[in-house]
Amino acid sequence: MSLLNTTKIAVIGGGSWATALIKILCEQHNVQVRWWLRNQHDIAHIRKFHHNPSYLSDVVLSPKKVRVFEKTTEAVKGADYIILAVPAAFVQESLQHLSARHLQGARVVSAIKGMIPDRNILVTDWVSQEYGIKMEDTCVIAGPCHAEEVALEKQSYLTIASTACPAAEDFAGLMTCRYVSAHALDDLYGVEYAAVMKNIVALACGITHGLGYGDNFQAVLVSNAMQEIGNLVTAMDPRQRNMSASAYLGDLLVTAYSQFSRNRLFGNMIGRGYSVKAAQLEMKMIAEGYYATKSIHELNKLHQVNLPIVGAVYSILYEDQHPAAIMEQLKKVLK
Ligand SMILES: NC(=O)C1=CN([C@@H]2O[C@H](COP(=O)(O)OP(=O)(O)OC[C@H]3O[C@@H](n4cnc5c(N)ncnc54)[C@H](O)[C@@H]3O)[C@@H](O)[C@H]2O)C=CC1
Ligand SMILES: O=C(CO)COP(=O)(O)O
Repeated sequence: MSLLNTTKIAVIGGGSWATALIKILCEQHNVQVRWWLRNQHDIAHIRKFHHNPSYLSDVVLSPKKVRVFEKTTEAVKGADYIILAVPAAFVQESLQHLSARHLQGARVVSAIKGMIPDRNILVTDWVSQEYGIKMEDTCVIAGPCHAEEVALEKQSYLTIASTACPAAEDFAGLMTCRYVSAHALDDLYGVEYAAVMKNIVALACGITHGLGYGDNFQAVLVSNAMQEIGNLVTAMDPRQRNMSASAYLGDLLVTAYSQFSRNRLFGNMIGRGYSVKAAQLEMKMIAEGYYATKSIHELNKLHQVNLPIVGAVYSILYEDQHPAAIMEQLKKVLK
């Protein structure tokens, strides 16, 4: 491998999405992945066996292309791109040892579909505020794409959204391989807010499924949700956009209907009577929608967009309201 033309990509996070993205990167020529994971046992296992023992453990992680690091400061050294792939709730903690100096010269790519809790801001805004990265040097990886299907090499599509990142097209090239097709889109905020919202909707779908509602109801819930997502996105960043593009509608559909969706699964447990704590303990993975519900609810105090589905999920998860009673109320406002 010629080091001269090699693209160095730091990946922060040891979960299923980080593992799937590294699998895609390993399909490229001239790419070197510098991977930071939190879990020391996983690091030792990957160095020895070239598989992540905790997530997508069948995926082979080429030792020629992937180096693992204990420290974020080491992992990001000389990186052209830094991919953030931890759940939003842990991103501040994961990057705590990095300063603006460490990130200088790199483009930051968020693969996170969530918001920074308590501050209720998007991850790209947080990166820009915290590390002084220009917005045009950030982008997000979006689109309907479950890590599990990437692992199975099932045909998938990704959208690389940015304000106008000159490197978005190049990065889309790095995310394209035999079974993944990626394209660039200049709608960073629309795509990022839509990705946050669709997780809340998937929770609602799971809750109603757990309560015994059927496909007829879910189709109406998802159609109404699409309007709710559109209204929120327009309030946050008004402009013309095609909301039926796969980064918006496609991602909502896959998360609302897929057997692999953690948000849907989490909601389903709530609908079946689990408490929030019990559902979190049962799931090894993170349902971003749980945190996003609170962030969007709080953010919306300022914007006052009509968000009945978010309101219903908030009442169930944060106000201890009974799921069946709340869905009875929601039923009356859906059309
Ligand atoms: N899994 C998927 O198919 C996709 C995930 N995403 C997004 O990628 C982001 C990362 O999610 P996944 O890799 O799926 O997560 P995951 O649920 O597979 O893994 C959990 C991750 O959270 C970390 N973690 C757990 N507890 C922690 C703590 N207390 N402190 C710090 N880190 C902790 C784990 O180390 C691991 O990296 C999320 O924003 C998700 O929405 C986006 C597209 C697809
Ligand atoms: O964003 C995703 C698919 O596009 C993943 O959704 P879940 O976190 O619900 O599994």
